[in-house]
Amino acid sequence: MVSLRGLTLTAARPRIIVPLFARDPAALCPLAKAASADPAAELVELRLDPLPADEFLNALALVRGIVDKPLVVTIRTRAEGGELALTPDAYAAHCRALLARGGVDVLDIEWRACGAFRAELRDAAHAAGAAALFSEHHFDATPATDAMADTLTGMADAGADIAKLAVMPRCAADAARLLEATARAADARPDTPLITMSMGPLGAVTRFCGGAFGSCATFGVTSGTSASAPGQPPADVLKAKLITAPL
Ligand SMILES: O=C1C[C@@](O)(C(=O)O)C[C@@H](O)[C@@H]1O
Repeated sequence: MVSLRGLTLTAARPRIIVPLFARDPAALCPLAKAASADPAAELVELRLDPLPADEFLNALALVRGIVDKPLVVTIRTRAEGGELALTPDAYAAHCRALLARGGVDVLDIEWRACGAFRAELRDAAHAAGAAALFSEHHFDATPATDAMADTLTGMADAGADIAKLAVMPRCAADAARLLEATARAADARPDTPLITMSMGPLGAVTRFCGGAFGSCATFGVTSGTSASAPGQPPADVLKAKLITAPL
């Protein structure tokens, strides 16, 4: 079971993660305070890629100084829909430096993009007391259902503590397929917490009902913070309307 500062990840009780997404380091402080103060925000994600790379360590220290909630630290590369183009070497170097700085509860590791560094980064996360979250993003389409289920089980088999998949639907059936792939992977690898979402307006429903299909967390925005991906609802609306299984 994955437990983060005493908070367990289980689909029976999906957790709400609020992302901090700012292009200016000065803007992070009010965002971190807003997420910290919002009772609907159970975990916080620090998205570093919109910031200048030489601010990453300062940003982590600043946010960690404000936020007591479990902190997910993410560098989303441009290849996976983020803001920063990085070689695998540079990506791994930033991740190592952040772990060495301390205060990371969960490190988001782009498991395909970081290629050869995957196992090393997972081990470095563990050595730093952090969970290794493997992630994959498709911002232009929803892969085949089998491929999505295989991605999630593949992450589990590759040693992920948490497996995350975000995809973009082109029709409502694509959102339904993401849920089906999640349910299949959750059945096949019940010991690995999954986090999945279909993005944009068509996928927003999956952010509310993913728990019923095996997703352990969902992303939403706190008043005053901005969305880090299309379709994220307000965290308080998520909290009020989250659907879990059994009903
Ligand atoms: O991977 C994810 C999921 C996400 O893309 C979403 O759609 O909510 C938002 C990102 O900030 C996070 O790193």
